Amino acid sequence: MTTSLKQALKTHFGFDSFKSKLQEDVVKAVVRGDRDVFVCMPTGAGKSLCYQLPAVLAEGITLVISPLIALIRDQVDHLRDHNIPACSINSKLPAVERRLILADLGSSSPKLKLLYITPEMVASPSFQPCLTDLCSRSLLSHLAVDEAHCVSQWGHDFRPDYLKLGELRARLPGVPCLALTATAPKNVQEDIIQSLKLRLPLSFITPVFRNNLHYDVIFRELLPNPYVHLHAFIKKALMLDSGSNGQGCGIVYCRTREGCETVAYQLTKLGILSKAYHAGLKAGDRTEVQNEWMQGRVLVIVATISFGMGVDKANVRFVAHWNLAKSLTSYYQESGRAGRDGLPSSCRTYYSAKDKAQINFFICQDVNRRQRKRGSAKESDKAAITDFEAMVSFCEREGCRHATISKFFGDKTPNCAGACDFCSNPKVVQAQLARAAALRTNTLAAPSNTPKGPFGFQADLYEGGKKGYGFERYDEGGEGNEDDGTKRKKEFSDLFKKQMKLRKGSDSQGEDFIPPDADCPLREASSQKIPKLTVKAREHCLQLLQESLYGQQGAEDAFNYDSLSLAVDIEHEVFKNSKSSNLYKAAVLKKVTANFYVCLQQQRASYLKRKRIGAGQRGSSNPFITAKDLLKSSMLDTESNKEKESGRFFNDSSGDMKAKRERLKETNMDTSSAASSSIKARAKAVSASLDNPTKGGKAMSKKQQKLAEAAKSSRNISQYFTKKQTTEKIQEDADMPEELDATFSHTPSEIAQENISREQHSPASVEAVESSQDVIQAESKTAGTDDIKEKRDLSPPAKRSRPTDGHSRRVTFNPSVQERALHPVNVPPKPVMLKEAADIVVRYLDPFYKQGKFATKELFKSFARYLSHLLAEGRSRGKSQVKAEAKALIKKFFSSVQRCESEADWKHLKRPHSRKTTEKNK
Ligand SMILES: Nc1ncnc2c1ncn2[C@@H]1O[C@H](COP(=O)(O)OP(=O)(O)OP(=O)(O)O)[C@@H](O)[C@H]1O
Ligand SMILES: [Zn+2]
Repeated sequence: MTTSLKQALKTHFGFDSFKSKLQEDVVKAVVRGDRDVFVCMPTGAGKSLCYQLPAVLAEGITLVISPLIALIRDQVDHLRDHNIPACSINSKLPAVERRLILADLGSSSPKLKLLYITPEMVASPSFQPCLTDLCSRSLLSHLAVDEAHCVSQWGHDFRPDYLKLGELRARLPGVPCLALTATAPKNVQEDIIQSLKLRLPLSFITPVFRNNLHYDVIFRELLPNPYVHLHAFIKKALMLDSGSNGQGCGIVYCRTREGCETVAYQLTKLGILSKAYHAGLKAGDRTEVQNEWMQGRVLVIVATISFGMGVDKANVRFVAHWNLAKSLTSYYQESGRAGRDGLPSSCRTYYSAKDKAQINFFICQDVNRRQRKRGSAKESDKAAITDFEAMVSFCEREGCRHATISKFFGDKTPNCAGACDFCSNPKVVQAQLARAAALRTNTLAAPSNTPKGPFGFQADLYEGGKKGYGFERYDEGGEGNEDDGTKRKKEFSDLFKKQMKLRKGSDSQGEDFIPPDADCPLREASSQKIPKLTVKAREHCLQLLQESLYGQQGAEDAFNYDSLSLAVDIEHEVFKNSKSSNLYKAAVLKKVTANFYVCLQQQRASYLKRKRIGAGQRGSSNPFITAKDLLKSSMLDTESNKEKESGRFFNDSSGDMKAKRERLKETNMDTSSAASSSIKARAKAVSASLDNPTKGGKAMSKKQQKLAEAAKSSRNISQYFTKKQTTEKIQEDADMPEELDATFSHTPSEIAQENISREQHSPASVEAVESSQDVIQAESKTAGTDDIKEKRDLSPPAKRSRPTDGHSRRVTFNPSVQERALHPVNVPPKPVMLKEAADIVVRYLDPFYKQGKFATKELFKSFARYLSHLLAEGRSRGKSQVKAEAKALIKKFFSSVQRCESEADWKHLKRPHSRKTTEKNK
């Protein structure tokens, strides 16, 4: 049998041998066909072949149930490539094809070998006659259920239609059934066997323990420089110091796109060529990055979990998780991509308590949302939480990491023999835990309120209880009809009443502090450092902060992990530095206002950019109306007006530059006051909501109205900025160094003209702007935490005194006032952000690209991205300094490199000392 199977394997699939002994054993069992079979093997182990080869060899048809049409399509294509007759009946199938398939199935000897079908289709009435007919003629050779964990409510991908497969299986008593799943916890395995009604199945389960994988956990918050730590780990894992070739490659998993970009950048800066991979990249770029990694041209891929499905690379020497995985199941699968060749490999998690709080918060939120949608709680809701708890436990508990994993998956305790940090040196692990505990104690003022469970989880956390911190809470008071807003309003109504009582002094001082919920994302949430400041009030402030940050981050990233984590940081900083509840609220208000100011600025800038490249407006799914949205709609309203205005301005051939500048400044007065009134309106609204949270809903709509008004009065904002940019451009070009002047030798009026029409008239420039957009697209979505931190430190413009005389509101130009409005006195130069840096870099680099100094456009973009990061890194440098540095860096680069051929060319390029650079370029 073995020889004929191997021959068939070679003939039909082109493989010389089975992928593993287990694969071979499964195939043999399925071919025998006397028992049901249960297969639990890791992703990429070659499960599909376990039913595909027997299907080819059997008489009749193998019915394969698969959950997704996309997966089915891949499988069918793959089989057809090997000339194996396979097809699928699904809702998307054209009627003609469907008829052809049904005709073949109805014939006396169908040609088809594998029929793929979704669980929904197999249960549909239209398919029943066909199924009955095949059964009655004994034409079904096997029933294969792929991704069988979808049948289990404990699995994350639970699909109710999978439950119906049990009935199907019962209807086909003589047909052997095969259920396949990737590594699944014990309870999921049991669920599968039971729900699919498998009869005394032969189980083929890959042992969970893999002795070539070394697991360890590092507490990121204890590290002085986590990137340097990661870098050292990678160097060791890839044996980069030993100079050996063919050292393999690695994966760093990050939770967010921003994280990927930042880590990839930091690693590259430290000397290890790394590239980011995430859904924010264009499909082509993603494929390119994946190919480069597969071919070993890029050693490290820094990816979100979207990377790895179907990636089968043997020599992955390490998998590092920069953020905590969302479950132990996922972690096992993701880390399991290391060492497929059986050689020693490392799996490391960089654990952080902040990650834990955030993921926990989001999982609970998600569960909450699902329950509210469906109106009831389900066992399956707990799966995500318990699986995440297991992940946390893996990191926080003393003990063998391999044993923790094996136990979770229901395997026996393995003989680790030093293949994890605990088994190789328990003292180090214990010391780390002790340091982490000490850090926590230092930050928690009230130890009595800290979670009491062994891993920071309280045992009854998800069980409900009097305070309803668990599942019951989500079902409280028929919340099926109550939306988040209503609930929040109710909470704040209670809070408001309590605050009023406190103010009147009617509330006793000794009132119990209400501890934070389990999913409370606040830092030092249990601290009662500020008298009378409640957790709920802090949460409300946190939400306002997040909302204000949202405006800066763009719709796609709305309320993502990073905006929350930033908001948490800001809130905590304010909390730490405030002495009273009122001071705390005032400080939050200030930050919120500052954020909205930045948001307005960004909006103006990005509006101009979109306008320049002629891109359309992007829709926003934000449920809150922010200054951004209002500004956007206001801009749309006034677009034609503005165009007319700007057209008049730039086409005014009779006007000289001086007159233009004066008009520009005049406009600036209008717009800057409009901007500040918009900010004030927002601030007022926020203030109202802080003082009177009960009226959250009303306050919000008033807030919106006010913002709308403010935004309407800022009609000229974009105009002002268009014009301002023109003068900036003139100045920029005036101080261009000689070597770059040649490529930017335009007269000021040409530049002014070019500024509005360059894209329409100059394809080369379009490319430059597009490239800048690309750099920004990759960066802005991903604009790292640092970037946003810089933004949030910006203060709103100083209040300007207004003339009391209402008639003189339209101020005639006064140079000194104007100067102040543009550059507030005593304010250091505005730090340059990533987007601005990218603009500068692309602009200066574009001429070199056009001169063919880059082998590919990708290299040009990649270099621009690298430089932008490098330049945006510093905190205190202004735009002109960054420009000077950009020029110096580009000059330095091309002084040693004739033509950029590879990314290694700029590996050693570092930012020159800032002062030196400025002096050199003077
Ligand atoms: N005997 C074999 N020899 C070499 N390659 C094989 C063999 N069997 C399967 N493969 C290849 O291994 C890869 C993974 O196979 P497959 O997609 O079936 O894995 P899987 O276990 O089903 O993974 P998943 O859990 O993602 O569905 C495929 O590229 C497949 O062609
Ligand atoms: Zn161990």
